[in-house]
Amino acid sequence: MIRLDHVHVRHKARSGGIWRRDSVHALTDASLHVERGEIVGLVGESGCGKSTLARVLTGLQRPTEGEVVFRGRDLWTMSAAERRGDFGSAVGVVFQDPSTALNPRLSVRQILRDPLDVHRRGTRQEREERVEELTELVGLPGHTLGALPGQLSGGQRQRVAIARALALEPELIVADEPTSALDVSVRAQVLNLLVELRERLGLGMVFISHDIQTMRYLADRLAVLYLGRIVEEGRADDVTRAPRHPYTEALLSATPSLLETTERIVLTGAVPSATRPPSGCPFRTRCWKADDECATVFPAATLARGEHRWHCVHPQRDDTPSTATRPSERTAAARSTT
Ligand SMILES: Nc1ncnc2c1ncn2[C@@H]1O[C@H](COP(=O)(O)OP(=O)(O)OP(=O)(O)O)[C@@H](O)[C@H]1O
Repeated sequence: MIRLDHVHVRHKARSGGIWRRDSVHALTDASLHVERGEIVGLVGESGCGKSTLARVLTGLQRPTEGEVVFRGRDLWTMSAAERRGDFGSAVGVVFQDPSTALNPRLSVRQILRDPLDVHRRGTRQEREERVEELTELVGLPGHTLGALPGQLSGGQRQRVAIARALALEPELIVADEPTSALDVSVRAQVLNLLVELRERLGLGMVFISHDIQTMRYLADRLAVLYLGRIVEEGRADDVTRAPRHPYTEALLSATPSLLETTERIVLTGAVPSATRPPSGCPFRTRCWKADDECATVFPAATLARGEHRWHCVHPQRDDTPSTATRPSERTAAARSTT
């Protein structure tokens, strides 16, 4: 349905100063596709380029290089009107914080009617009916239509944001950490709603999250990002049961799991600056397996079991179900832990 082909995004560094022409490598050579009816999870630490990838997928960010192919056409060769029209209505976005994403001065009814008005969908009567249909779809009680966002709970506000994203019957929803600003008690409800909508409406979805453990249950496929690079990608099951990239292994071991008892890998140091990413593999400065080879070139993809791919010269072996059990590696990992 939508495909990114070798997409790069470079920003001008915010603190570049007059003599500095540094650029931020927000996304490097990212290729990804999303099909109808599937959920793709994007995971990685803060600053790894997840939001940039989401902005590229939704047409909010033009790639510096590479293509965004939608229904067989490069998005950025379309006219601005086509991009806003056909593409704009085919892709819905749900942001992190519904309190800032919704206009506080508009009622829920006005918020939901706005995209229908802008895209001139149906008659006035049909738009009113669609607004009511949308509130039912996301489980909002009818009386909330007259309310302002500030009069609703956090969970209800996110339901409004989801209903707005669905207003134009999109094929793809991109949800950027849709539950991180919500109370723990309503997070599961909002996630369940999104999954249910995927099933009922056959939507493609891209979920962005820090939390690989949640994503393993929600997503069909996972892409793991590190410093602007997709370092591992594949079916969620393959990536989480048999991670091949050490970064994926570290992310998995950082959150508690009921299924596996893995030795915890605590990554030392911070993600390096995206202005000057390390040569070769960007993860090598924090990787317990790194050697000279890792500093020379970013490894080409290794492909296994159809869709599972990773970029690492010292991947986890396939016959180990979760984190490494080879004693030498555990010792090396232990040395790099705090
Ligand atoms: N407009 C911009 N100008 C300069 N640098 C930017 C801009 N937008 C993003 N960046 C930088 O690009 C890199 C990737 O940012 P991005 O927001 O995509 O990461 P992220 O994984 O979504 O992080 P978070 O989870 O904190 O939102 C970061 O180093 C960020 O500082």
